[in-house]
Amino acid sequence: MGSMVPFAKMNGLGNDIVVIDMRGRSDAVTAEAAVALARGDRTGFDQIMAIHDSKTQGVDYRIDILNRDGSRAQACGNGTRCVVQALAAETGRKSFTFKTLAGILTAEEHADGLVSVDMGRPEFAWDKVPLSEEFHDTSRIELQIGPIEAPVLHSPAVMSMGNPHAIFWVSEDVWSYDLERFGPLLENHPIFPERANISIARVTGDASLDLRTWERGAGLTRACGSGACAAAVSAARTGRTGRTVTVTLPGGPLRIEWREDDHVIMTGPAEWEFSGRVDPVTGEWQADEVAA
Ligand SMILES: N[C@@H](CCC[C@H](N)C(=O)O)C(=O)O
Repeated sequence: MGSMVPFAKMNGLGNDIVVIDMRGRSDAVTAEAAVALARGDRTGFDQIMAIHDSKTQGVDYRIDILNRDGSRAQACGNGTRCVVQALAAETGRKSFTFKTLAGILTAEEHADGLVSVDMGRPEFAWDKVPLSEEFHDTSRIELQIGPIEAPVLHSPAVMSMGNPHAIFWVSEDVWSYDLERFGPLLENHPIFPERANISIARVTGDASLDLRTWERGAGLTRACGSGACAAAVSAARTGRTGRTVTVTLPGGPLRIEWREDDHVIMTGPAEWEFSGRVDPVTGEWQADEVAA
């Protein structure tokens, strides 16, 4: 076993997150370690959030995000809330800035324990999503699944929330779609050269949505924070709702506000489960002993 670093198994609305402390090290969590850790019965996760020292002036930490298949992601809303809660417990501080592949994010823990993350600005341009061919209007692109004359899902909104998202708006219960079957086909559709997170969304009120997501590199999850942001932005952009909504995911609700300055603010909970130490090269791990 190589050198071990601390980790915390956490979740954000049931989105399974492993926060790994890589501060003081110059290497990175390997894809092999991620895949090995994902197989563990207690450490099975959707995303790893590896906290690194920041080399950027004015930024507290850099976060490296890995999916359970070992691929890297630019953004993870639920995981960022977990990182904030872990750092707030350690340092006593309430607000933080992070560098991610999606840019610099700010986040804060509130007195009630909920955490808000400024997820940045959505990008609608086809080459920023990215798509493999030009679409002038990304609020509804030509893409469908199922028979041509009676598609099961069609015309998704697409955007980047730092990471690529496709939102299929439906009028029936979001649970009536076999997302486990359609998710992998759509995630890997040639229109998405970097693959995509695939969501099914339904408007349930003036300021409320239901959402299920098949995540790129992770599969079906109980919550996708950046997916909730993308759905809220798409709903407001197309006049389905106003700019502040509650998005109900299988794991529970998130509050999303698309502010007038174009930034998307996500607010929700994070929960610690257990801690341990992990080898970031091999993924071998052990839980901390808990005093009786
Ligand atoms: N769980 C997420 C999104 C994680 C990243 C995604 N699977 C990707 O590869 O883009 C969230 O809460 O935002």
